[in-house]
Amino acid sequence: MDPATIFQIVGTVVSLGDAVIKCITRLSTLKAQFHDAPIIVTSMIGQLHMVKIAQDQLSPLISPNFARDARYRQLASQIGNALDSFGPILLVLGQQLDRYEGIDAARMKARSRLGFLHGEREMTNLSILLDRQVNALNLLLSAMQCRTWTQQTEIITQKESQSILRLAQDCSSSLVSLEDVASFISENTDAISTQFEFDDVLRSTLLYQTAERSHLRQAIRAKKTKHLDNASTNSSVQRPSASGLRWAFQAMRLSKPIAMSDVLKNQQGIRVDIRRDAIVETTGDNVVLEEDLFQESLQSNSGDTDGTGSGIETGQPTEPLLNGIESESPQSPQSPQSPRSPWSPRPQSAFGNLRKAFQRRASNARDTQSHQHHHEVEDNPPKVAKVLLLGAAGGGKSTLLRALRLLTEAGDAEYNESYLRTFVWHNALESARTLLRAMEECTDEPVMASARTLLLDPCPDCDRDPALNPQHAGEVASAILSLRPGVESQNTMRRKLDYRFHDNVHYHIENINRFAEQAAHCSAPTDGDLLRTKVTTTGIHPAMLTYQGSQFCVYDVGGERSERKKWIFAFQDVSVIIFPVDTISFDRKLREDELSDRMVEQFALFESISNSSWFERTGFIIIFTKIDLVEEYLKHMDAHAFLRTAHVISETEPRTMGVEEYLSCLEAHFRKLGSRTDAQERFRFIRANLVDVDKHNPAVDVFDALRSFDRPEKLNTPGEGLSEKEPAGRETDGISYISAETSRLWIPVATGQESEDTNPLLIGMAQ
Ligand SMILES: Nc1nc2c(ncn2[C@@H]2O[C@H](COP(=O)(O)OP(=O)(O)OP(=O)(O)O)[C@@H](O)[C@H]2O)c(=O)[nH]1
Ligand SMILES: [Mg+2]
Repeated sequence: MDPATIFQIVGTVVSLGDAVIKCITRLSTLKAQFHDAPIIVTSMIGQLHMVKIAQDQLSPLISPNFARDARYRQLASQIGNALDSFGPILLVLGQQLDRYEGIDAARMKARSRLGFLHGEREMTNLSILLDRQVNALNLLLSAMQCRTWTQQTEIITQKESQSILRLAQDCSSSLVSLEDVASFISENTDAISTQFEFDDVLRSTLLYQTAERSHLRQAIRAKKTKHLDNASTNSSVQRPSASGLRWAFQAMRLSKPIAMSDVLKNQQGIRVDIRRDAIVETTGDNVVLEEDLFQESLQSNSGDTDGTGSGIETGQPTEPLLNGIESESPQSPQSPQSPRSPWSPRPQSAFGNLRKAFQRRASNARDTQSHQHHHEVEDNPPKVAKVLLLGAAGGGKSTLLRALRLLTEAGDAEYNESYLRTFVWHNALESARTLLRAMEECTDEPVMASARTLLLDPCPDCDRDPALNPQHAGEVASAILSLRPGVESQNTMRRKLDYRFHDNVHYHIENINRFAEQAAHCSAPTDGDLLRTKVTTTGIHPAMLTYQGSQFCVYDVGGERSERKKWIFAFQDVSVIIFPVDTISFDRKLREDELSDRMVEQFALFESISNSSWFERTGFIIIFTKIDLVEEYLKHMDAHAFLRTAHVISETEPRTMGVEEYLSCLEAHFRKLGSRTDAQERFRFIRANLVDVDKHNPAVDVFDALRSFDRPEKLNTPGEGLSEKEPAGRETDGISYISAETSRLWIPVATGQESEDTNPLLIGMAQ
């Protein structure tokens, strides 16, 4: 987790201060004007007051020092981007209030005045959305006030808290996913984002529907422009497409779209986090960025009458701005009931000024960037393959990326030793805590009182780098070792609660003494320790890797259901998808849904992705992970019963199921799931133990498989590509291609060609 994320969350909330006060004042006026205003207006005033109080409490925390505190980093990873849609909701509320301002309540008849606000369904919807954000904010405040990390974790992991965060997060990711115009182009992709926990309340709001309409119009326009662009320049430069929402959001979040150039910068110590789309530099320069923008915003507040965003609308046909959209859009809602579209600009508002400040900056940055990029592309055409790591949570995406980094020596430069040690120590402690609770719940084994006290009672030393108090770390290690349950109890617990255990709980317990010694000697954890450490990913994280002269831009994403709506950001021009499959996941439940089987979820996800029209020309590497744990797992779990119930094998299949038979069945099933397209030829299967990289780093197999897809020079040649075969062992451009079992396929790195748009929905909209 990026150390500055908590700073950004707090920053986002505090930066909305002006807007909150304005909304409170305007709602109060509305309430006075319509004496019989419905309760919803009063409750919104209450909610906004709550936000104001939260802002006052959070303001002192806007300091980079806080961002460095491990406690806040952890909190940030748990709160995620729950509060992302706060800004957009306030923006729309402000615009909704604009609508009421022109109405003279005194002239209305008493009856119609009474009915007027009651009939405003949108206010109710906004209030529901606001309520979710306020609840998440409250949670954030309570967690921040905890004295220890353990207390904080307890608050956040409670069922009720998780549901509060999920609702807020869902609201954010659903709205923010509309930023990408392309997300409506494929019905299959839509399935990826909607079939998992899509929020119906949110979808029914005017806020969402208006965004959706504006989004579609932009999709058509962007496609047309792109087509013209391609015809005139025949260039493979990929421009970011845009929608009204996208720019509104970006302006409000003081952010910028992710681009390949950002990834390159990322290699030099700058991290790009798509959740907030902000550049965060470890040097703290991000503070300067936000402050600068704020200053600009304040200046424009006091004197800028330009109102045009300094020429942003001109010369950027593929990136229409909020202002441009409204003027171009004949279908914007202009009925008497809605004199202005919710997306029209409010030049006098704090948002308007922030937007202008951002747009000026973005415009300059874009001009320079596109200039540079143009030259780069002309002189040195990019040969970077875009690789996406997709899959359900816990499959091993981030572990694989770590292994790839180890092989390419990209390393872990962003974290220091102390952070890595804390990271491993906490994972080990969490493993032990789960074990201890499970022993109390399911077995007769006595749990030592001292272990209970040391592990479960709130303790500041457990929350920090163990090297700060090595003696305490030693005591905790002894307590954990005393917990080792007998074989019988292990089996009982495994059957009852397996999904709750860390995959590497045994490793953590066996090595806990060594971790304590590392603390005593202030030494860094080993690669093996780090590979066995679990950190749930949120957002999309790019990494540029070079292996034997080939360059790959690999995107790691969060695999939990609520994270998947963000994936769409990375779907364009993908060369290869790597899909890690957790092989020991059947009969274990999802963390986000205790009723769903993890393996079945992986089947559904793979079927949806491999048959999506986004990936018709994409290669797939399916990696069966945790091979080191399969044998032991199959001893306790009935693979045959699971495969039969999941219709992977028939009733007649023999009951004995060794590792080889099990993995072969899985492979056959994954091939079948992708059979709707001719993707078969583009499939590679790898079996991997991702954590024992000293013996053999599976990253070698992955890079070999990746390069078996690679041939950048076929980029713009229509009609060629996937079916093209090349004799084994041939050298092209100095790169020797490995021979693969299946036929060799060539995947374009960035397509300059696009087939005619045949999506009936888009054609309908265009007319
Ligand atoms: N023993 C063993 N553990 C593995 C292997 N692959 C992954 N793990 C462990 O599985 C856990 C989850 O792996 P991650 O890489 O975090 O999973 P992810 O797909 O990134 O999950 P999200 O970020 O939640 O989407 C980590 O604790 C890893 O150490 C493997 O091959 N062997
Ligand atoms: Mg991950």
